[in-house]
Amino acid sequence: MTQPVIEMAAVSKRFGTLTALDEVSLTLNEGEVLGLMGHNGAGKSTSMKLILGLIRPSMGRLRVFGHDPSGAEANVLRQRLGYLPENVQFYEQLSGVEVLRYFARLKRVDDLRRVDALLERVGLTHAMHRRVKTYSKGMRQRLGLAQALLGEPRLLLLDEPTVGLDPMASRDFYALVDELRGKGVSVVLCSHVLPGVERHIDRAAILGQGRLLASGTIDELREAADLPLVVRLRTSRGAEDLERRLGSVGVSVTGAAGARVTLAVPGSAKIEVLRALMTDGAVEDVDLEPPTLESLYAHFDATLHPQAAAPGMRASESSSPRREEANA
Ligand SMILES: Nc1ncnc2c1ncn2[C@@H]1O[C@H](COP(=O)(O)OP(=O)(O)OP(=O)(O)O)[C@@H](O)[C@H]1O
Repeated sequence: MTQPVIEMAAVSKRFGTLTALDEVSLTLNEGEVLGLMGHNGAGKSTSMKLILGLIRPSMGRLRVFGHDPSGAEANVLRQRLGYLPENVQFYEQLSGVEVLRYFARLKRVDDLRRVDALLERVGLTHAMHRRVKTYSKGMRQRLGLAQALLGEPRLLLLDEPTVGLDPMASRDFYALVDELRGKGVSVVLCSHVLPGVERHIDRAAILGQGRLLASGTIDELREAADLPLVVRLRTSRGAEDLERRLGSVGVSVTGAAGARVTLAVPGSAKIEVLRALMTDGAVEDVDLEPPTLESLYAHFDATLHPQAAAPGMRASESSSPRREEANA
């Protein structure tokens, strides 16, 4: 087993009396992509800053590539890291290529041809000589991404990376993440929750009020949350009739409009319900949707405020959120 890229063991960070992170344990291995999710103030940026060595833990043990990120090795370590901050800011009077050359010198990237290649990689070649003040939000975000990729980092920390990107640019961004992962680069993607992100991450960690509410692969989170599957039907059978037939295995109707009916089906009853639907001559079409990352996030986040949980998103009585290491 190779050494983890990030090891956080019971890391806490306090700012005065405020506990921004509370005994968080996480591990990230080479070539893995971790989605770090959480509400505003959950502790995502604090985690990033700790990993970057910009701040130190108040308690716990943190290692990045086996070293203390704010210790004696900090400068060497930073050469291996790429960081896209949440609100990326540049010198407005400089052109895109000048900005990137400036950051390249700071990062001691000698081969300035890399700058042109990176601008091309993020689709900014056409605007590289224009001043940054003329750039749109999405163009600034692309420039920020190019800056993060300078020096071919082995660990990328990306804070809200797709904010400001249009759908095509977001797609290109995720293609880039997939490509980097394929090359063994580790990535932390920090977000509130990004639609479509689940296909591109190996694991998710959900923070809430500084605590790790849940972590694991999407399948592990689904198992822990035990949320119902959404089954959409086209059927001539009425919703009430369906509920009467399937209610005994915990199925409920959550929506009905004409021939279209939506069911919430407990995971444990999935096969039994599908069998019943397949042999039901009145059913013309079936779509099955396992819990999405968004619904898993909402589930675990709701455990912070159980009384405010939305119906169907409530913490299941049989399972409590897991607080464990991400690679458990
Ligand atoms: N330097 C600081 N001094 C005091 N409090 C801080 C400092 N940095 C962060 N905090 C507090 O720590 C908590 C976690 O902040 P953090 O920036 O990590 O949240 P976040 O999850 O990144 O939120 P967002 O999604 O809004 O960016 C917040 O309550 C924040 O106010």
